[in-house]
Amino acid sequence: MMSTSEDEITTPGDGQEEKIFVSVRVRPMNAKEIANNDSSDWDCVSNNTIIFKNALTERSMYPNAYTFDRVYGCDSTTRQVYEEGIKRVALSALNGFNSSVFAYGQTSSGKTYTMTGVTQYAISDIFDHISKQDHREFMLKFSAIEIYNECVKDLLSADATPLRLLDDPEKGTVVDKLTEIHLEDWTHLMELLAVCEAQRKIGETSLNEMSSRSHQIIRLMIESSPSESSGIDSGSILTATVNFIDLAGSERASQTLSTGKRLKEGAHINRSLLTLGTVIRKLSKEPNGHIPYRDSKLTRILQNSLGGNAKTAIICTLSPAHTHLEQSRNTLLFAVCAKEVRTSAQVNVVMSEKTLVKQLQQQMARLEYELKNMSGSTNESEAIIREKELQIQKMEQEIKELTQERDLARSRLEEILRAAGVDQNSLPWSDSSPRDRGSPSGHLRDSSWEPSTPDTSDVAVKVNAPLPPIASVNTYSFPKNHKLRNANEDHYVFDNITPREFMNQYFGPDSTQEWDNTSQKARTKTDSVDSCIEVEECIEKDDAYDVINTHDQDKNQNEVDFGTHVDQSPRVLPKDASSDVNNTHDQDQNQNEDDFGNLHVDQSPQVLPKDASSTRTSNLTKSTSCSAIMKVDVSPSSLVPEKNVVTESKSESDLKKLCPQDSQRSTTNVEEKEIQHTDGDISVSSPSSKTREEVVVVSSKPESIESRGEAMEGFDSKKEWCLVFEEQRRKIIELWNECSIPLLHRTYFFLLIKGDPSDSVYIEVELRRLAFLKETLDDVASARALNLERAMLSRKLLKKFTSAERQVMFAKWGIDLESRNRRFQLSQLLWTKTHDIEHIRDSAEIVAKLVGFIEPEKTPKELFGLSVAPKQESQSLISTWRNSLSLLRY
Ligand SMILES: Nc1ncnc2c1ncn2[C@@H]1O[C@H](COP(=O)(O)OP(=O)(O)OP(=O)(O)O)[C@@H](O)[C@H]1O
Repeated sequence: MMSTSEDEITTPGDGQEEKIFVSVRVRPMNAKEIANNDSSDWDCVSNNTIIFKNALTERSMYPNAYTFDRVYGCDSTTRQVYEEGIKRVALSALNGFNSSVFAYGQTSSGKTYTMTGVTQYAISDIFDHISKQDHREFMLKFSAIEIYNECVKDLLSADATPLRLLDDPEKGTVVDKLTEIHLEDWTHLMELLAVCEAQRKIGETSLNEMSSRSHQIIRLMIESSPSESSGIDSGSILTATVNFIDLAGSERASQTLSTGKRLKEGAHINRSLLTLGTVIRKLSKEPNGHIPYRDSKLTRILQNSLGGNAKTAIICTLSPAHTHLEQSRNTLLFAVCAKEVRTSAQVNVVMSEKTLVKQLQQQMARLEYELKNMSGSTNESEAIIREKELQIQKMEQEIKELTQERDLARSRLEEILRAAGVDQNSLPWSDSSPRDRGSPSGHLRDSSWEPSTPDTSDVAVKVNAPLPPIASVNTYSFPKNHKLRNANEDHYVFDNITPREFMNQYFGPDSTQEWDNTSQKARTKTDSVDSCIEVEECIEKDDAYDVINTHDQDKNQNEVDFGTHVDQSPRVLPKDASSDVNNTHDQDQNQNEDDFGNLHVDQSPQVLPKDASSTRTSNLTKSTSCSAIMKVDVSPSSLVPEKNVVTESKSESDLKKLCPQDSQRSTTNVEEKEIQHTDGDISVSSPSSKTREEVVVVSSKPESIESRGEAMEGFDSKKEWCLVFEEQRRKIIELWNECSIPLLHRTYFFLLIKGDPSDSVYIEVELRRLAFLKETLDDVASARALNLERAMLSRKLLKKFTSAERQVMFAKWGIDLESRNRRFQLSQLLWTKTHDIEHIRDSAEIVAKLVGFIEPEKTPKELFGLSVAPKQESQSLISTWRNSLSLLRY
């Protein structure tokens, strides 16, 4: 037995197409042919060419020369045939390629003779190869079938029952229940081959005494896997089969002189071989066309070997005798076609159980690792959730604290407003607040303010609802850092601001608390201190002071002259109604009663008609309990050196300057007044025909010594309070200038706040308001508004003062009498010398006269909302709040 080298079993590329290896072997002349003097027709002129020797004597349509992969003459040996081509194909099964070796030829041409030798050589070499492999383990399974009369029979089984052919999607056609025997060794192989030989149908024909009457297929399945000694844990398993196929003779029945049983056998044999020939021919010519594999059991079983996943070799055997020339030519034609057939063998790799187990173990380990990681991430997620829950708990606690803080602020504000006599139901958080009474859109129809949401997140401010929208547009300077949206023309909404914030923002830091304290303090001192301050300004256009007596006209005039910077217009009494001030006041009050029954105090100054202006008395009413009489001289004569000033000692004069009330009070006896004193009401005497116009302020009640004493509480002496008052007023005057506060506001405030101890709350509020405005004011807009106001006042100078009076003023204020725009120059000087109190006083008096600062009962502090008189119960919080907001208009 020859040894097998590695090169010999090395198989070219996986999956590459290759042609069937076709060889031709010519057996020697047998004794019978020699005896019959039969001639030999074929000569192998080379290793791969065979020629018809008698071509000159026998013309034929067949070729006379044939070329194949190998040709073997009559003196060739089976080993030679095996070694020179067949071996490579057969042993490719060791590398995982399916392989097949055929023997095709007429009966008695030497098929069995050749295949027996080739099979043994191949298996012998397989054994030899396996014995040399240390790194792989092999397993050989032997099986054998025969196809006799189109029946598949198991040659290793005594059961002659035909086997079924099954179509396996992976393996192709398989023989069902085929016996497979693990091939142990050479001896075992010989025994099995012997069994097969014994089982195979043979019969005697005229040509072959031991003629094979069936197709025999000996199949060896080779499975290899890495050996344990190789150290390869996850090597693949290679599995392949090698088929050794000894076909029945392809002769014609006539040649075998078959009859009966042999004729029938020949018919089936020819049918199978005819199909085989057709398949080979089609594969050689139209490999992608229909291949009739299923036309015979033989071609079904050999489907892969013929045109699929296999390496195939065909040995065509010939009898050299001239007698079998035709069959020899047919065999050669078959061989010619076969050599054109291509197969595409692939390595058959299967997963070994060990490898599969290892891979499953690795997969399991990976899954366990991932599961562990998932568990880790779950723990991390749980930690995040716990952290979020803690944050939520903290936020809930903060909300709870803020809610308590809000409720506390509410209760304090309610207390303030309750003390001020304000309807508590108007509060936004009140259950019976107007908003909650079902107004169509959730907004008050005629209230001055309301929150746009039930809670404290928004504060809506409706400005001066009873007045034309023009009065509310751009009249407030809101902090720039607040989002302000104009819900409609007269409805402004602050986002994200609570009432407490609102108080703090617009009345100073912690104003809620301090204001509360201040109000409480003032309330305890005076019994009637308002916690809310109302300020109404009264800027009129020139003509508006004279004849305008309708609200709409006021609106129109304001639009013309002051655009959006002018606030409410004063209510101007009709000429014929001016004499009854009290009636007018009552009428206004009635007109201002809102839809909810809340009465708005008329905040508009009442301007006397032109024909009444001759009296020219500006009466300021201070409804506080402290000041009994306050006089303001606004006549031009007051601007000139005082003639009728009461002579006082210097010390007294100084003190009076510090304490204007006392000074004014002291003058009440100097100036003649007719004052009708009615209990709780105010009446103003008609002015006397004096050159000096006087303002007489009459308290509604006699001054209470106790209240004054309480009002002075906190100050060591009246003088100390006066010093404080002067200092605060000075600061206010400076801030007015810095903030471009309208001159009318300055005038009213200056003339109203004279230093009564109960005024401290208003002074404090004004200081806070101005401090806030200083930080948030739109300087450009405010300055523009102030310039417009000065222009308006300059025009009024022409009508309100005589030429002589103007000349005196120009001279006093250092304006060249020959210069142009003297009135304008004067208006530009008003309220400019903040450190000159005389200048300030003169400015206030001029402005007061220019704007018709009259109606002492209505005009003063009530106009500003500064009245410290007990509030009427009917006055709504809305009105109070609105008036408080009016402080922000500049
Ligand atoms: N190359 C050869 N050298 C010597 N003898 C041979 C050779 N080939 C065949 N023979 C002999 O020829 C005879 C017929 O051979 P074989 O049985 O192998 O033919 P066969 O093709 O198998 O016929 P069948 O198809 O009828 O089975 C046998 O006795 C065999 O020993």
